[in-house]
Amino acid sequence: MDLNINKTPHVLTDPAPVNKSRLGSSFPSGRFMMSSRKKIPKLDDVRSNGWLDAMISSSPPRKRLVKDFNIEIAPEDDFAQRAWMLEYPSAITSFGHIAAQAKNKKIAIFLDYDGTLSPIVDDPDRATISDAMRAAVKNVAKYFPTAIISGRSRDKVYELVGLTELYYAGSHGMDIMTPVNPNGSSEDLNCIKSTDQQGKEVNLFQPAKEFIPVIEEVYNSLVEITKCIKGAKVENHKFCASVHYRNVDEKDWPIVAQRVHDHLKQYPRLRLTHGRKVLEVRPVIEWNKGKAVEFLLDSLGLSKNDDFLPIFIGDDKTDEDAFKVLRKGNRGFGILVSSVPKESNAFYSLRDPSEVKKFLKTLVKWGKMEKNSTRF
Ligand SMILES: O=P(O)(O)OC[C@H]1O[C@H](O[C@H]2O[C@H](CO)[C@@H](O)[C@H](O)[C@H]2O)[C@H](O)[C@@H](O)[C@@H]1O
Repeated sequence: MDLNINKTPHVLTDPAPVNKSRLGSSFPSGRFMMSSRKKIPKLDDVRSNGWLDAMISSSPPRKRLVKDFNIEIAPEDDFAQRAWMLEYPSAITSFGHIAAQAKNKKIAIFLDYDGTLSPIVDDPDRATISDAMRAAVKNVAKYFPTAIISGRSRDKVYELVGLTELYYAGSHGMDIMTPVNPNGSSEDLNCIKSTDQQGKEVNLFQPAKEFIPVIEEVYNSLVEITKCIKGAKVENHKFCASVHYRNVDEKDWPIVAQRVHDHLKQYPRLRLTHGRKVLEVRPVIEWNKGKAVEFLLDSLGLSKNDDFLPIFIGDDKTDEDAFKVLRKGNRGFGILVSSVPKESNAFYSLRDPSEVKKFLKTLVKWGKMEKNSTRF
């Protein structure tokens, strides 16, 4: 993690999950008031279906920050941390093992954006990628096919990363741009021809095309129904929408949950998933980051033989779909970015984006060595 004392925005760790008993005493049912002092509907729905619990526990425990210096103090439960690290060893210290698995194979790299390439910050619009991280990703792409698969819209994540040598998938993989003529297949009804930012012909795979108008509609109404909740922010990612509650006072989280939940009842073809202090509104279609990895491997011609070792690096719940796909087929592996113990389908871990950068640099060194050694 980049710990720069004077730098804004501050890099954040997420608040501790709150247990049910605490929730119960802090938020007795039926006593939630808006700042306008209007009574809001009872919160039985979001409680009974576990939404609120999921919101509260959707982020790792808070680590104590030394105020003014933004320095993290390690959690007391060092033992749990060490035990967890045995199960999910560091991808840096285990690099030798990873290299052995990759011997005589070609690696393909899949990267999440927020929390992986860019540290988690308060304002999603200020989640930039550092020049050093951008350079590391650019170098990786010289040796290995590299794709970014983000929950953000494809345009937005391209604008943030700004590297033309990568493949981009936005909206949790519901918007994928691939070259027109790779070795792979792309004959799918959801594929259309388009042009990229450089005017090159490309394929666009958009399995949730028909949802664009409804997402626009629901985005507008979510903005409306959350506008009086201080700190709430809604983003439109074209094929999905995000409702952020990171900057909402914790006592108002149930209001966010209830309003979004009630509103979505009118949209049976939309569903809700949880991310890091964010509720993600998505089409009900069977598509996720795992499917996007499979699609990319296929359309880039990387899935036809066992010669490829796909590696996915991500920090969030939505990245678990990709970890699962790689684990299930025993094809490659996931690396979870987390500084606290979390259950995951990944094989390895990295603590934060600064370790991701270190790992990518190590990968480049190894790639260079491999390339040189195969020359002879
Ligand atoms: O799949 P990702 O690239 O990781 O995108 C997931 C969500 O990331 C962004 O939100 C998260 O990062 C923000 C900036 O650090 C943070 O403020 C927020 O609390 C996090 O949830 C993005 O804004 C969302 O739209 C993405 O869905």
